[in-house]
Amino acid sequence: MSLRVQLLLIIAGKDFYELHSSRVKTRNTHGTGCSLASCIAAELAKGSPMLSAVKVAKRFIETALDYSKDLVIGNGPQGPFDHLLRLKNTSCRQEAFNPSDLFLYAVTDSGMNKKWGRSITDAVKSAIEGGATIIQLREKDADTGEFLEAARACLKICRPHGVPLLVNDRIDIALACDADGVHVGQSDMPARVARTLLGPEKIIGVSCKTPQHAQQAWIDGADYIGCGGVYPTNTKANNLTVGLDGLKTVCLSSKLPVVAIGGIGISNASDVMRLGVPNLKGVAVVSALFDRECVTTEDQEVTCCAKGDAMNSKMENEELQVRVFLIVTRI
Ligand SMILES: Cc1ncc(COP(=O)(O)OP(=O)(O)O)c(N)n1
Ligand SMILES: Cc1nc(C(=O)O)sc1CCOP(=O)(O)O
Repeated sequence: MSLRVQLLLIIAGKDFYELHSSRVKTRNTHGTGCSLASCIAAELAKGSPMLSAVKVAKRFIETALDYSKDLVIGNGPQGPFDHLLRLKNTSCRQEAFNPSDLFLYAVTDSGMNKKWGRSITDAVKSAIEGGATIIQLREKDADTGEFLEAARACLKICRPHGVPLLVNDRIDIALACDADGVHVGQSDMPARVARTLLGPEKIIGVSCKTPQHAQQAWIDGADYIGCGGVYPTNTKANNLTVGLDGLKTVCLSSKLPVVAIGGIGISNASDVMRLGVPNLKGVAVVSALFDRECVTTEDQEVTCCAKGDAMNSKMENEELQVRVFLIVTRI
């Protein structure tokens, strides 16, 4: 029987979250309570909202408990756990959401897949093979049943690769298939409500065009924001273009990691990433990936020089490979 540990979190007397995990079987639990409290306090001091702070602290304690479960220190019924594990062990468990996953964000489009005769699963498979680091299913024309079936099939592709799968707008679909999270816009289900419905661990992204939107997304418990349109796009009708300046303003005001979207492709992805703002973590693309004919050849090597101050560890390579643009066109 696996024992569950439950942590109840009530924020400001109204938001209620249950955070679960499996019990770590160990006698080495001395120090967990004060370490949990200290870690929450440290995260709050760094500017995290309460839910994020508790999630980080909880994961830290769990990881430390697991790391030190077999230590033999002292003779009493209870031993100390090792809260310095991060200094000793670099292979600590990752957070559920890793901002570097935003690096190459593929957003599907049912119309484009239909136009080019691709199934959504083939499109997702190829995007991942090509290097997409996160996938969003944005199926505006799909029926609910069809969408759910597609989401389940895509999850089976994404999970073995460790690529998170998010659902655009449809919290119900995300819940039904246990997707990794959702992306919501300003006129969709508010992120705060989405967080309540999805629980503390799922990934929530919010579309933001202004610093006010970004501030609200942070308050509401989002994990990242999508900011655009950076450039004009034909993919989304009547979309307001914020430009590189607008993107930079939103990034600078955002406490959350940002992915840029709108009119981004091989010719301008590097301009976007060269903005040099540390929390700009990647580019989200629709048509550059999915609205293309099968025209590329094996010997075409497309790379996008995206080295700059904003690069995260994945982007510290000499060049950011956007092979994904090619591979998808080869389906
Ligand atoms: C990563 C990312 N950023 C922004 C959007 C736009 O979402 P939304 O405002 O909900 O508009 P629609 O996608 O519903 O047209 C996005 N989907 N992804
Ligand atoms: C879905 C979406 N949201 C946007 C925003 O500005 O919030 S722009 C956009 C479409 C992006 O498509 P493409 O990569 O083909 O330009």
